[in-house]
This record gives sequence, C-alpha cells and structure tokens, in this order.
Amino acid sequence: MSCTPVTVTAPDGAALTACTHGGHVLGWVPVGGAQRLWLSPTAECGPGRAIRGGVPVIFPQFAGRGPLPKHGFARDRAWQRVDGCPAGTWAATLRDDEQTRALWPYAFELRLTATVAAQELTIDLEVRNDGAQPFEFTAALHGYLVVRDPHAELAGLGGLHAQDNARPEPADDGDPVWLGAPGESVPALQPRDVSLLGATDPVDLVDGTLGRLTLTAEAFTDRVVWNPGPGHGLADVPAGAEAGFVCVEAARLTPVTLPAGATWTGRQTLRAEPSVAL
Ligand SMILES: O=P(O)(O)OC[C@H]1O[C@@H](O)[C@H](O)[C@@H](O)[C@@H]1O
Repeated sequence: MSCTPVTVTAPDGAALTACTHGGHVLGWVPVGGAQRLWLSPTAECGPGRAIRGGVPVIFPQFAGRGPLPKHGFARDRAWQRVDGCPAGTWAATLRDDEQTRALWPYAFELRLTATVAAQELTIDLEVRNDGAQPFEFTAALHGYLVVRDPHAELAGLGGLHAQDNARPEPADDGDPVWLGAPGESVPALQPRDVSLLGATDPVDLVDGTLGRLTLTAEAFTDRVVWNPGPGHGLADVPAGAEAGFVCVEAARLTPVTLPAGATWTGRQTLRAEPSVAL
C-alpha cells in the first residue's frame, strides 16, 4: 500500500494529486488557479485510517445507514493504481478480499477515474458486481471544498427537503430542515450536516476570494452538505480549520440494487469559474 501522493498534470497545466490509500483524490488545481480541495494538515493515512480532506470514496454504505462501519470500507483500504492513463488522468481499483467479504459478503470491483483539464475535475466511480447475486449499496464522493471567503455561500439547494444527518434515523424522519427558499443561498460555513434527496441541479459554492465553483453529478442523485462547526472535537481537524472548508458531496443515498455482472457508474464534476491565482 502506498500513501505517497502523486500529482498528474494535463497538457494545459491543470493538476490533480491522489494516493492509492482509499482511491483518494487529495488535491486539484485548475489552470491558472488555486488549490480547490481542502486537506487536513493532520490527515492520517494507513490501513484502517480515513484521510481527512480531498475526496474520500464512500462505499458500500453512507454514514451509519446500515450495519457496516461508518461510511463503509473503501476509504480506509489500499487500492491499486491503474497504469497507462492519459496525461491528466489518475485511476485506481479496489476489489473484494477476505477482509471486505468478512464485512460485506460480495464480490465487486470499484474503479475510480479522476481527470483534470482546464477548469474541471471529473471523478467517475464505477461499481461492478463480480458475484452471482445482486447486491445493494449506497455511495458518495465526499469532497472537501476549500473556502477562503468567510461570507461564502452555497446556491442551488434552496427549497429542497433536507434531512438532518445528526438524527438517529434520518431516512425515516418526517421533519425536514430547509436550506432556504427556492433560489436562496445559505452561508457555506454554518455548522450543518444534511442530506438532500433528489438534488440533481448544480450546486454553486460562491466564494468572493476564490470565485465560483460548480458541482454537478450524474447517477449520484443526492447531495450531502457538511461542516462540523467550531468545537467539533475531530482529532484530525485542527481548531479553527473548519472555517476553511465545506463538504458538498455527490451522493447516492437511496440504495442501488446492482445485478450480477452489472456495472453502475456515478460521476461528479467540479468546475472552477473564474479561476483565481493566489
Ligand atoms: O468523520 P467522518 O467519518 O469522516 O464523517 C464526516 C461526516 O461525513 C458526512 O458525510 C456525514 O454527513 C457526517 O455526519 C459525518 O460527520
């Protein structure tokens, strides 16, 4: 297993950094721009550890919505890098083994393909069922987005029903919280932990320092927005560092049933506009 980050650069200069632990994209710098993914200065990397920052891969279970360890196991395991990718692309795979089957008794392959070009980072997550029976999963690309402007806002989520993830049974909770009225924006740095089902429109992080960042997704039909706020007690988020990021996650929270031999692909695209060099 390697925790050694590698940086791949597109012919136009856009760059991404990734490591095989967790199949994890750690950083992204669009052409002429600044770093857009937050990575904790105290992030830990190694077997059983989840890297705090970048884009953790959540599979086969989102958060505590099932019997598996929180957020599943894909993020804390060693993946294999795929050789021979074009410039600006990094890919890695994870297959089932004895340890994953002890937790989740299915044969699968995950393939994560991250590509940068110009102002975009595109991440595809493919899930292949290598077994003889269907399986169900939930998944997310749990992106930590850099925030520089304390007054940054999130647009595109107003008017949607949001479930409070802190409640024990968020999926069954009939009491929604709201992220503003339709068309309204909300402060990006408010402490918040919500799931938005069927949130398929683009989400904009509007940062007066860095510029706008737009998240779109395919097959990831839901969004999760998380910022732990001050006093979070997270060992790998230094005090005050929570004011430097917001997580906007492309998620699939309604389980996918994947037949034997089939492949599901989810895509998340981040577009920085305009690009600002700092
Ligand atoms: O600390 P973890 O396991 O990486 O989880 C971080 C957060 O991830 C988010 O996706 C969840 O909605 C939050 O509830 C959770 O706290």
